[in-house]
Amino acid sequence: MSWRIITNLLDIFIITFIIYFLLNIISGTRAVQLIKGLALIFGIAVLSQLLKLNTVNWFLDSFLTIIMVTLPIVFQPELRRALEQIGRGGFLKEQFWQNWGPKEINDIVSAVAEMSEEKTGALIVISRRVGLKNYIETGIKLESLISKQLLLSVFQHHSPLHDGALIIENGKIQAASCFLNLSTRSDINPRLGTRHRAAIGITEESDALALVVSEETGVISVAEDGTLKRYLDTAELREALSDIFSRSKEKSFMRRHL
Ligand SMILES: Nc1ncnc2c1ncn2[C@@H]1O[C@H](COP(=O)(O)OP(=O)(O)OP(=O)(O)O)[C@@H](O)[C@H]1O
Repeated sequence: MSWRIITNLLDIFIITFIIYFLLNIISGTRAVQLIKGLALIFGIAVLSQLLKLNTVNWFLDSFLTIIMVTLPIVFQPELRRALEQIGRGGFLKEQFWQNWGPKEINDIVSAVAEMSEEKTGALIVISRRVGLKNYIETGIKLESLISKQLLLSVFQHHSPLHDGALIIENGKIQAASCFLNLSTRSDINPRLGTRHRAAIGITEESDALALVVSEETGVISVAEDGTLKRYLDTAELREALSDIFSRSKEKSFMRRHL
Protein backbone atom coordinates (compact mmCIF):
# COMPACT_ATOMS: atom_id res chain seq x y z
CA MET A 1 0.00 0.00 0.00
CA SER A 2 1.43 3.35 -0.96
CA TRP A 3 1.99 6.10 1.58
CA ARG A 4 -0.68 8.22 -0.15
CA ILE A 5 -3.37 5.56 0.36
CA ILE A 6 -2.43 5.21 4.04
CA THR A 7 -2.73 8.99 4.65
CA ASN A 8 -6.05 9.07 2.74
CA LEU A 9 -7.40 6.24 4.90
CA LEU A 10 -6.18 8.03 8.02
CA ASP A 11 -7.88 11.20 6.80
CA ILE A 12 -11.20 9.38 6.30
CA PHE A 13 -10.88 7.61 9.65
CA ILE A 14 -10.26 10.86 11.58
CA ILE A 15 -13.14 12.68 9.88
CA THR A 16 -15.48 9.72 10.52
CA PHE A 17 -14.47 9.75 14.18
CA ILE A 18 -15.02 13.52 14.48
CA ILE A 19 -18.46 13.31 12.83
CA TYR A 20 -19.42 10.36 15.06
CA PHE A 21 -18.24 12.27 18.15
CA LEU A 22 -20.16 15.43 17.18
CA LEU A 23 -23.33 13.44 16.41
CA ASN A 24 -22.98 11.67 19.73
CA ILE A 25 -22.81 15.00 21.55
CA ILE A 26 -25.74 16.62 19.81
CA SER A 27 -28.07 13.62 19.51
CA GLY A 28 -31.05 14.06 21.78
CA THR A 29 -30.36 17.77 22.30
CA ARG A 30 -32.07 20.82 20.80
CA ALA A 31 -29.13 21.12 18.35
CA VAL A 32 -30.67 18.28 16.28
CA GLN A 33 -33.66 20.49 15.37
CA LEU A 34 -31.27 23.29 14.46
CA ILE A 35 -29.25 21.05 12.15
CA LYS A 36 -32.44 19.83 10.45
CA GLY A 37 -33.48 23.48 9.96
CA LEU A 38 -30.06 24.44 8.60
CA ALA A 39 -30.02 21.45 6.24
CA LEU A 40 -33.40 22.58 4.88
CA ILE A 41 -32.20 26.17 4.38
CA PHE A 42 -29.01 24.96 2.66
CA GLY A 43 -31.16 22.76 0.39
CA ILE A 44 -33.35 25.74 -0.55
CA ALA A 45 -30.22 27.91 -1.10
CA VAL A 46 -28.73 25.34 -3.51
CA LEU A 47 -32.03 25.09 -5.39
CA SER A 48 -32.40 28.85 -5.64
CA GLN A 49 -28.82 29.12 -6.97
CA LEU A 50 -29.55 26.51 -9.62
CA LEU A 51 -32.72 28.38 -10.63
CA LYS A 52 -30.84 31.73 -10.41
CA LEU A 53 -33.38 33.31 -8.06
CA ASN A 54 -31.25 36.35 -7.21
CA THR A 55 -33.42 37.95 -4.52
CA VAL A 56 -33.99 34.65 -2.72
CA ASN A 57 -30.22 34.00 -2.95
CA TRP A 58 -29.43 37.39 -1.45
CA PHE A 59 -31.98 36.86 1.35
CA LEU A 60 -30.74 33.35 2.23
CA ASP A 61 -27.07 34.49 2.13
CA SER A 62 -27.78 37.29 4.61
CA PHE A 63 -29.94 35.01 6.76
CA LEU A 64 -27.27 32.29 6.94
CA THR A 65 -24.60 34.86 7.86
CA ILE A 66 -26.74 36.08 10.76
CA ILE A 67 -27.39 32.48 11.85
CA MET A 68 -23.66 31.64 11.79
CA VAL A 69 -22.86 34.67 13.96
CA THR A 70 -25.62 33.95 16.50
CA LEU A 71 -25.06 30.17 16.71
CA PRO A 72 -22.21 30.27 19.27
CA ILE A 73 -24.31 32.53 21.51
CA VAL A 74 -27.51 30.46 21.37
CA PHE A 75 -25.70 27.13 21.69
CA GLN A 76 -23.15 28.24 24.25
CA PRO A 77 -24.11 25.48 26.79
CA GLU A 78 -23.79 22.71 24.16
CA LEU A 79 -20.49 24.11 22.87
CA ARG A 80 -19.12 24.40 26.39
CA ARG A 81 -20.14 20.83 27.10
CA ALA A 82 -18.51 19.57 23.91
CA LEU A 83 -15.27 21.43 24.66
CA GLU A 84 -15.28 20.16 28.24
CA GLN A 85 -15.66 16.60 26.99
CA ILE A 86 -12.80 17.07 24.55
CA GLY A 87 -10.65 18.72 27.23
CA ARG A 88 -11.16 15.92 29.70
CA GLY A 89 -10.85 13.19 27.07
CA GLY A 90 -14.25 12.20 28.39
CA PHE A 91 -15.18 10.38 25.23
CA LEU A 92 -12.28 8.00 25.64
CA LYS A 93 -12.43 7.12 29.31
CA GLU A 94 -15.46 6.27 31.34
CA GLN A 95 -14.51 6.29 34.97
CA PHE A 96 -17.70 7.78 36.34
CA TRP A 97 -19.08 4.40 37.28
CA GLN A 98 -16.17 3.55 39.50
CA ASN A 99 -17.17 3.08 43.14
CA TRP A 100 -20.77 2.52 42.08
CA GLY A 101 -22.60 -0.63 43.00
CA PRO A 102 -26.05 -1.96 43.85
CA LYS A 103 -25.64 -0.66 47.43
CA GLU A 104 -25.23 2.95 46.26
CA ILE A 105 -28.21 2.63 43.93
CA ASN A 106 -30.35 1.09 46.69
CA ASP A 107 -29.38 3.88 49.09
CA ILE A 108 -30.27 6.62 46.62
CA VAL A 109 -33.53 4.95 45.54
CA SER A 110 -34.75 4.38 49.08
CA ALA A 111 -33.71 7.86 50.26
CA VAL A 112 -35.49 9.47 47.29
CA ALA A 113 -38.58 7.26 47.83
CA GLU A 114 -38.71 8.24 51.49
CA MET A 115 -38.27 11.95 50.72
CA SER A 116 -41.00 11.67 48.08
CA GLU A 117 -43.40 10.15 50.62
CA GLU A 118 -42.60 12.81 53.20
CA LYS A 119 -42.55 15.62 50.60
CA THR A 120 -39.02 16.63 51.42
CA GLY A 121 -37.61 18.68 48.57
CA ALA A 122 -34.32 17.36 47.14
CA LEU A 123 -31.99 17.88 44.21
CA ILE A 124 -29.32 15.23 43.64
CA VAL A 125 -26.89 15.55 40.73
CA ILE A 126 -24.83 12.55 39.63
CA SER A 127 -21.91 13.46 37.43
CA ARG A 128 -20.72 11.18 34.66
CA ARG A 129 -17.90 11.95 32.24
CA VAL A 130 -18.01 15.74 32.53
CA GLY A 131 -16.68 16.77 35.94
CA LEU A 132 -18.67 19.24 38.04
CA LYS A 133 -15.82 20.80 40.00
CA ASN A 134 -17.05 24.36 39.34
CA TYR A 135 -20.40 23.54 40.92
CA ILE A 136 -18.96 21.47 43.76
CA GLU A 137 -16.93 24.52 44.77
CA THR A 138 -20.09 26.58 45.25
CA GLY A 139 -21.31 24.27 48.03
CA ILE A 140 -20.16 22.71 51.28
CA LYS A 141 -17.65 19.91 50.70
CA LEU A 142 -18.58 16.53 52.18
CA GLU A 143 -16.48 13.95 50.28
CA SER A 144 -18.46 11.13 51.91
CA LEU A 145 -19.53 7.66 50.91
CA ILE A 146 -23.09 7.42 49.64
CA SER A 147 -25.56 6.35 52.31
CA LYS A 148 -29.31 6.63 52.66
CA GLN A 149 -28.98 8.19 56.12
CA LEU A 150 -26.64 10.92 54.92
CA LEU A 151 -28.87 11.77 51.94
CA LEU A 152 -31.90 11.99 54.22
CA SER A 153 -30.14 14.17 56.77
CA VAL A 154 -28.80 16.60 54.16
CA PHE A 155 -32.28 17.34 52.82
CA GLN A 156 -34.13 17.47 56.16
CA HIS A 157 -35.97 20.76 56.49
CA HIS A 158 -33.87 21.88 59.43
CA SER A 159 -30.52 20.86 57.97
CA PRO A 160 -28.27 23.82 57.17
CA LEU A 161 -27.32 21.92 53.97
CA HIS A 162 -30.80 21.32 52.56
CA ASP A 163 -30.88 24.35 50.25
CA GLY A 164 -29.32 23.77 46.83
CA ALA A 165 -28.03 20.66 45.10
CA LEU A 166 -26.12 17.67 46.40
CA ILE A 167 -23.49 16.47 43.94
CA ILE A 168 -22.26 12.91 43.58
CA GLU A 169 -19.06 12.42 41.61
CA ASN A 170 -16.79 9.37 41.36
CA GLY A 171 -19.14 7.41 43.60
CA LYS A 172 -18.91 9.89 46.49
CA ILE A 173 -21.11 12.67 47.80
CA GLN A 174 -18.74 15.52 47.02
CA ALA A 175 -20.77 18.47 48.27
CA ALA A 176 -24.19 19.74 49.28
CA SER A 177 -25.83 23.18 49.07
CA CYS A 178 -24.37 23.70 45.61
CA PHE A 179 -25.65 26.45 43.39
CA LEU A 180 -26.48 25.45 39.80
CA ASN A 181 -27.26 27.61 36.80
CA LEU A 182 -30.95 27.66 36.02
CA SER A 183 -32.12 26.61 32.58
CA THR A 184 -33.25 29.61 30.58
CA ARG A 185 -35.50 27.59 28.30
CA SER A 186 -38.90 29.13 27.76
CA ASP A 187 -40.78 25.87 27.15
CA ILE A 188 -40.48 24.54 30.71
CA ASN A 189 -43.79 23.94 32.46
CA PRO A 190 -44.40 27.26 34.28
CA ARG A 191 -45.60 25.39 37.35
CA LEU A 192 -42.08 24.06 37.86
CA GLY A 193 -39.90 26.32 39.96
CA THR A 194 -36.21 26.89 40.38
CA ARG A 195 -35.37 23.42 41.79
CA HIS A 196 -36.56 21.79 38.56
CA ARG A 197 -35.00 24.54 36.42
CA ALA A 198 -31.67 24.01 38.18
CA ALA A 199 -31.91 20.24 37.48
CA ILE A 200 -32.58 20.88 33.79
CA GLY A 201 -29.85 23.56 33.70
CA ILE A 202 -27.07 21.28 34.96
CA THR A 203 -28.00 18.58 32.44
CA GLU A 204 -27.85 21.14 29.62
CA GLU A 205 -24.30 22.03 30.61
CA SER A 206 -23.02 18.55 31.38
CA ASP A 207 -23.88 14.87 30.89
CA ALA A 208 -24.96 14.57 34.53
CA LEU A 209 -28.19 12.98 35.72
CA ALA A 210 -30.26 15.13 38.09
CA LEU A 211 -32.88 13.70 40.44
CA VAL A 212 -35.55 15.98 41.88
CA VAL A 213 -38.06 15.42 44.63
CA SER A 214 -40.70 18.12 44.67
CA GLU A 215 -41.33 19.62 48.08
CA GLU A 216 -44.79 20.65 46.96
CA THR A 217 -46.04 17.35 45.53
CA GLY A 218 -43.44 14.69 46.38
CA VAL A 219 -43.20 13.89 42.65
CA ILE A 220 -39.89 12.31 41.61
CA SER A 221 -38.33 13.59 38.37
CA VAL A 222 -35.13 12.90 36.52
CA ALA A 223 -33.35 15.26 34.15
CA GLU A 224 -30.84 14.23 31.50
CA ASP A 225 -29.59 16.04 28.40
CA GLY A 226 -31.77 19.06 29.23
CA THR A 227 -34.96 16.99 29.35
CA LEU A 228 -37.06 16.41 32.44
CA LYS A 229 -39.09 13.26 32.96
CA ARG A 230 -41.59 13.53 35.79
CA TYR A 231 -43.72 11.14 37.84
CA LEU A 232 -41.14 8.38 38.17
CA ASP A 233 -41.88 5.42 40.41
CA THR A 234 -39.11 3.70 42.32
CA ALA A 235 -38.65 1.01 39.65
CA GLU A 236 -38.10 3.68 36.98
CA LEU A 237 -35.76 5.60 39.26
CA ARG A 238 -33.74 2.42 39.84
CA GLU A 239 -33.63 1.87 36.08
CA ALA A 240 -32.41 5.43 35.46
CA LEU A 241 -29.67 4.99 38.06
CA SER A 242 -28.64 1.58 36.77
CA ASP A 243 -28.12 3.25 33.40
CA ILE A 244 -25.20 5.09 34.90
CA PHE A 245 -23.28 1.86 34.50
CA SER A 246 -24.32 1.62 30.89
CA ARG A 247 -21.55 2.61 28.56
CA SER A 248 -23.79 3.09 25.57
CA LYS A 249 -25.66 6.40 25.42
CA GLU A 250 -28.23 4.78 23.11
CA LYS A 251 -29.35 2.68 26.02
CA SER A 252 -29.92 5.70 28.22
CA PHE A 253 -33.04 5.77 30.34
CA MET A 254 -34.41 9.01 28.90
CA ARG A 255 -34.00 7.86 25.31
CA ARG A 256 -36.01 4.76 26.04
CA HIS A 257 -38.77 6.63 27.86
CA LEU A 258 -39.34 9.73 25.77
N1 LIG B 1 -29.83 27.66 41.35
C1 LIG B 1 -30.12 26.68 42.21
N2 LIG B 1 -29.24 25.69 42.43
C2 LIG B 1 -29.53 24.69 43.28
N3 LIG B 1 -30.69 24.59 43.95
C3 LIG B 1 -31.61 25.54 43.79
C4 LIG B 1 -31.37 26.63 42.89
N4 LIG B 1 -32.46 27.43 42.90
C5 LIG B 1 -33.32 26.87 43.78
N5 LIG B 1 -32.83 25.74 44.30
C6 LIG B 1 -33.46 24.85 45.28
O1 LIG B 1 -34.85 24.87 45.01
C7 LIG B 1 -35.55 25.34 46.15
C8 LIG B 1 -36.70 26.20 45.72
O2 LIG B 1 -37.52 25.43 44.99
P1 LIG B 1 -38.80 26.02 44.25
O3 LIG B 1 -39.99 25.84 45.12
O4 LIG B 1 -38.52 27.36 43.68
O5 LIG B 1 -38.75 25.03 43.04
P2 LIG B 1 -39.77 23.96 42.48
O6 LIG B 1 -39.14 23.49 41.21
O7 LIG B 1 -41.16 24.51 42.46
O8 LIG B 1 -39.64 22.79 43.52
P3 LIG B 1 -40.72 22.20 44.54
O9 LIG B 1 -41.68 21.40 43.69
O10 LIG B 1 -39.88 21.37 45.43
O11 LIG B 1 -41.37 23.38 45.24
C9 LIG B 1 -34.54 26.13 46.94
O12 LIG B 1 -34.88 26.13 48.31
C10 LIG B 1 -33.25 25.42 46.67
O13 LIG B 1 -33.09 24.33 47.56
